[in-house]
Amino acid sequence: MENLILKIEHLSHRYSTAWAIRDINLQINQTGIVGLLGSNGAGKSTTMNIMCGVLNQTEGNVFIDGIDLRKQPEAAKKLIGFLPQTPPLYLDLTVDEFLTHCAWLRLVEKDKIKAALADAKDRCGITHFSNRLIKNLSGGYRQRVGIAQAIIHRPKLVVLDEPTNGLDPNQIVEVRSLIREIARERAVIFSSHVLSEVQVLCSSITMIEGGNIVFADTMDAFNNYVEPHSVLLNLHNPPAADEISALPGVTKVNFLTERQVRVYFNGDQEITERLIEASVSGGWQLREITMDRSSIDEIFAQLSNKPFIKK
Ligand SMILES: Nc1ncnc2c1ncn2[C@@H]1O[C@H](COP(=O)(O)OP(=O)(O)OP(=O)(O)O)[C@@H](O)[C@H]1O
Repeated sequence: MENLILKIEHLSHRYSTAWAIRDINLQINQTGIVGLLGSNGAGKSTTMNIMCGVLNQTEGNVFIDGIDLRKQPEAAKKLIGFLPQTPPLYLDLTVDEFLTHCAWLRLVEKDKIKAALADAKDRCGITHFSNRLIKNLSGGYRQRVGIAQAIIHRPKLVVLDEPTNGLDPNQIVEVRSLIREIARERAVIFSSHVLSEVQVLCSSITMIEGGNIVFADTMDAFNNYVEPHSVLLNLHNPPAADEISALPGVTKVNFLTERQVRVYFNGDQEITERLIEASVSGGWQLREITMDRSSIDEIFAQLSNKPFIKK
């Protein structure tokens, strides 16, 4: 039995001649946070705009809770809340005026608008700014208003396009916890070009590159997939490179400075224990040991050559 809030089949889109996205297939469960990760121009916004009914696809199908978005757009869109990359805020309206307008647009019944506003503002922590003009809010609070308009009609699926872009570190932490909160009872998809952002928030991850999905699986599977293959050691009394190379599993040893050495290994998960033991018995005086994480560019390059999509 399928329990999907979103199903995308063979989705392709071209703005002019070149394809922006090509044959995207995606399935999303009713709850949880899914990260859509991709570098600039990868196709994230195009995919999100189509799944929210803002852009008509060239080819393929989108189903929201089993409803075909193209055939029954009104019914399908009732189930979606969307925060586009540039939040559609009217700066000269107060928060209440703007959210009331959004509730009307979202076909919230007249006698339920007041409660819908109160609930969305409460969830987004903006009740105390109800009567403030949006242009007088900070970037972080504007983003919260953007998220409030996306949940005003209590949708089952909330789509957030780069919601933390342009925010300062404190605001990012606040918006992240807001996303976690709204994902408790619904599905949230959010896009980012920052890997750590997706890693810290999401239960599953879809990576898109050059208009194609190159990875789609759980966050745990992703973390296993990008398992580090080198460690950085800081040794007060380093041995000769040969002594480290002789350890089982070590494939290469590279001294960066007199005391800092990068050790490459062949996927052996016990390498840290082995290095620590060798350091103790050989008197290397280990000061620090850090696993190297692959950069997002390396992961993209790796995945683009060898797509990993869970069937
Ligand atoms: N309105 C448009 N007309 C023509 N080409 C477009 C249009 N919008 C996007 N594109 C192109 O489609 C491709 C995918 O763009 P898209 O905005 O979906 O990527 P993205 O992953 O969201 O990137 P970013 O993070 O920079 O927004 C890019 O090559 C982009 O230049």
